[in-house]
Amino acid sequence: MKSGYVSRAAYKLLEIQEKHKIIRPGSTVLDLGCSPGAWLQVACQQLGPPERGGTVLGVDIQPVVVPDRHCDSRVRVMQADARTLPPSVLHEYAPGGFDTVLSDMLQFTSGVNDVELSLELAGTAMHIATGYHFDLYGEALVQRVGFRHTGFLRPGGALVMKVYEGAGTNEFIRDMQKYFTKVARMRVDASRSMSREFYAVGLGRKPPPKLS
Ligand SMILES: C[S@@+](CC[C@H](N)C(=O)[O-])C[C@H]1O[C@@H](n2cnc3c(N)ncnc32)[C@H](O)[C@@H]1O
Repeated sequence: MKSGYVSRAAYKLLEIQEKHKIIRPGSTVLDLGCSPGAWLQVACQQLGPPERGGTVLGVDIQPVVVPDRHCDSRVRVMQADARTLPPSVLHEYAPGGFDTVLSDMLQFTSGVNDVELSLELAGTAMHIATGYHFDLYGEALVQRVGFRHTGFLRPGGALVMKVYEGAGTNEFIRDMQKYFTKVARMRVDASRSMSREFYAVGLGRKPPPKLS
């Protein structure tokens, strides 16, 4: 693309960043569903100069390469299904947790189960970020990863997830309020106008509970 971004998805994250300042210079960022890499490019730009530190880990179920040579030293990518990503892998990459977790994950949209699929993937991102497990998918997630955890998002951190509007989305947003001091739904101009897609934004993660 003329802009240098690998896809127009970049403009969605730029809009969210402009409004909510979810990535700060020096942040540690997790980008779920990162291929082909436009959000990796935007996230990397927001880290500021290299001396500020900051890194981005991108995960995608499809093969993925770092899209921008300028970001080579600060962006790592991994091919994996986020739904079965072992917590130990995230712990190894970011032992102190992440400041920002992004999820633009989407499965093939047939139009039939879009809402359900988007909630499964957003639920996965919520689980990774906060340890959240909700009725429909939560127990399955706990079974897959083998144990409960309190999440990899640091207190005060931000979470952004793509969600399709439909049955269950209000409940999902309501659940987010238990974990974040501020929750917003954001439709971005860069989405197709007929799309039911929006981004659920959680700001200021509340301190995680102690695991018993
Ligand atoms: C809309 S694209 C993301 C675009 C990306 N944000 C960018 O800026 O280039 C959605 C991505 O989610 C990935 N995805 C879907 N299900 C996934 C899963 N279970 N685990 C990891 N990635 C997944 C797809 O492979 C696809 O690359």
